[in-house]
Amino acid sequence: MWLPVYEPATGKVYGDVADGGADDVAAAIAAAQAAFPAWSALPASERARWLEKLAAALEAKLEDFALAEARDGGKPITLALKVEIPRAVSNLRFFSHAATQFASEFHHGEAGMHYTLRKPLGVVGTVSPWNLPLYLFTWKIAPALAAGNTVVAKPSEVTPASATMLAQLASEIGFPPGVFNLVNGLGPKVGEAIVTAPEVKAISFTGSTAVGKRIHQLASPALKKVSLELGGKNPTLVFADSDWRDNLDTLVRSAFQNSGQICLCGSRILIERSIYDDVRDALVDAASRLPIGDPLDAETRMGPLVSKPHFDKVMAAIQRARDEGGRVITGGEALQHDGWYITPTIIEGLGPDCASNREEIFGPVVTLQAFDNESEALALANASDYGLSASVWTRDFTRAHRVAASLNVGMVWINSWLVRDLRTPFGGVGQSGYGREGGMDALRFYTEARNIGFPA
Ligand SMILES: NC(=O)C1=CN([C@@H]2O[C@H](COP(=O)(O)OP(=O)(O)OC[C@H]3O[C@@H](n4cnc5c(N)ncnc54)[C@H](O)[C@@H]3O)[C@@H](O)[C@H]2O)C=CC1
Ligand SMILES: O=C(O)/C=C/C=C(\O)C(=O)O
Repeated sequence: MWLPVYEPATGKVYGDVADGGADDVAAAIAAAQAAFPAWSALPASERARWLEKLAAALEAKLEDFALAEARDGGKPITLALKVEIPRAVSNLRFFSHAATQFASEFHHGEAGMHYTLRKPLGVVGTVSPWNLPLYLFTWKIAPALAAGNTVVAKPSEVTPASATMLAQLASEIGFPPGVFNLVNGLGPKVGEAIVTAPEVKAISFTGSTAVGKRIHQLASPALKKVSLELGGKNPTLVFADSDWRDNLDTLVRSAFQNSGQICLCGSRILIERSIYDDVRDALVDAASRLPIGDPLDAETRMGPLVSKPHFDKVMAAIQRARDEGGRVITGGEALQHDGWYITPTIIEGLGPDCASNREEIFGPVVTLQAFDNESEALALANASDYGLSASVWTRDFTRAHRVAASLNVGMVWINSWLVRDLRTPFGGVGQSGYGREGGMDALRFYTEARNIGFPA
């Protein structure tokens, strides 16, 4: 059976994808179990070699993958070419190197000598979303494989192309059979079958908070390891002493990159009152001039939303903001176009308690709020059940670090946004999930520690 795949720029079906089921998951798990002893027994340098080989093969086909990503998800081809596919290559390459740097810890003291082995878990499952398809897919499978696990991975049924192409590429370069398995299909069928299978020892998920909670519940009877990277309602704090004019482009990107469909986008912009009008006007001007249109045009900065249901959800959120008393000062409209386009939308006049400032919209929609001082800025920023990320804009570095330490989030950028060092812990708190991806945190997640002690 097959599921239709839509092209967001046209709103039309342009392909199909396997509508997998429990049998496919069972077959993938059996293959992964059979492959585990040999894969986990390989020297780390050999696993690293395979990941590097896959990275190089992907890099050689960068244009093909970028085109697939742009058509499947409606993202600007330039973003796919310059950021997302290169990052997928980096994910594979980074964890190829990391595999060889993952040393055992050793402790020597009054209590004797201890060393800690890090054993791969066995078969692990990954479930990833549609917003950054290959970027997040590889962000999960690379550390899992590097640590010696075999993987059953499910990409989003909304954007299955790039992950499916990667699985084909792995097969073409002779990746050991059964090590990296992909099952396409729907979340409640394929995703849940992976999460509940007793043979699957850990689950790494990125997506909505609702599905994250469901996975948490399904995995808990077996006490599986789970990492949940969920939604966000991230604040952008702009202080009066910041170089906001020079950084306008980054502020706009942090709001609207990938049509706001990145969990790290700053969807609540908090502005010190003395500069509020100036910043608002500059943001409105810049947002209204963002080139929006065909994702395959190299000049396009904003494409359509990913799907009709998501488009409807975002349009309903804009209407809700109006109903709550918000003023839409730019955007708020669907483009008269076949695809699912919404103009970059800025809303003001809403307080911290309304749904528009509480619930993730995950689209090209931001709200503006004014603050009078640092403590009010912090109170507004922390008025959220989510706690993923924030950005702080000020020239006063003492304040920047003080504010960063007081924000209830997993990640803060100072005078920047989405600047990534793959060694750093990535994840959030509260409704944004738990667990950390990236660097050694990811390798620790995909392994079990075994401590061995003896008298000195
Ligand atoms: N990274 C993020 O923060 C993301 C947040 N979202 C949020 O989620 C909302 C809904 O978007 P969706 O694509 O529908 O996200 P979703 O959370 O439903 O889907 C993410 C992945 O989970 C799978 N899935 C769905 N139900 C499942 C289940 N019961 N068990 C196991 N796997 C399951 C999906 O097939 C997909 O691969 C968006 O409007 C947005 O607010 C969506 C994608 C990414
Ligand atoms: O790892 C990154 O750089 C970004 C990750 C983004 C997400 O996880 C997301 O948007 O869901």
